[in-house]
Amino acid sequence: MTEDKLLIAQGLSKSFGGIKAVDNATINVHRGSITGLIGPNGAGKTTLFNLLSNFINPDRGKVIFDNQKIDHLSSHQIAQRGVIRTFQVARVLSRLSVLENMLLAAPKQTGENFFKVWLQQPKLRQEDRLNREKAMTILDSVGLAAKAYDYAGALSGGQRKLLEMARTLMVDPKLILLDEPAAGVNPTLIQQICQHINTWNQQGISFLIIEHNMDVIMSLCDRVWVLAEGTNLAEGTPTEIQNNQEVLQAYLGD
Ligand SMILES: Nc1ncnc2c1ncn2[C@@H]1O[C@H](COP(=O)(O)OP(=O)(O)OP(=O)(O)O)[C@@H](O)[C@H]1O
Repeated sequence: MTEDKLLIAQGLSKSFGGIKAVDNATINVHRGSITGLIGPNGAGKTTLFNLLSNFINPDRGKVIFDNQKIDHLSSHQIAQRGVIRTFQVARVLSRLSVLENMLLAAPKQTGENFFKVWLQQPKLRQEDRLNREKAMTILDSVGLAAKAYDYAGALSGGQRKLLEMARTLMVDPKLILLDEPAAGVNPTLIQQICQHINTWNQQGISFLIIEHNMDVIMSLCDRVWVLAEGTNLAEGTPTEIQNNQEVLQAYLGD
């Protein structure tokens, strides 16, 4: 693993009324790594994801991605730079097909401007064909090609998570933020999801993963960051974290 830092978040804070959800938190993700983010319920992990992807604005702190400051950018602009996230409860559009869900994420879509569309029909058809090919290749790689024309709402919870992950690949991400990829997923599918994450990682995509399933964290991650009550508690290899008494105490409570 290279020591090159792909993501650096420093001193991030966010309060909701009197609740300090994230309090001066710092996290780094090395390029090429699979980094874990763990902590007890309510530790601020999802809020930290929201801050990194600017789904909510931080009160304080800075985020640098690929050597450039991104904390002033919109979540859409951050996604364009290559940081894509998933959600704890997969956000797929149930009334659209699996393939349509994939195509919605495609980056190259010649605007909605009527005249532009009218003038550029051949280009548009070519764009559409390439996006469909790409979507089908990705669906095939995760075993969802046979369901491409089914409603996404007909998928199991685990398959929806897989679809949400597969969809991130439509934009050629550099860093994927996964919010609890194993939650509510059956053990067989968890294994498959882990294999896909490893494959995508070998293809050059870095990951930051929130997960309560410690087997997943232990088997996937190079490094693990621990949050408790919104702030940094520990950072180390999975084995170091597993043997850290402070971490154990934070999970068990005093
Ligand atoms: N929009 C919000 N408004 C008010 N409080 C919030 C909001 N979002 C999060 N919180 C609070 O901030 C704290 C951190 O929540 P967050 O969801 O980030 O924790 P978490 O570590 O992701 O928890 P879990 O593991 O249970 O998903 C909690 O006390 C939560 O209730």
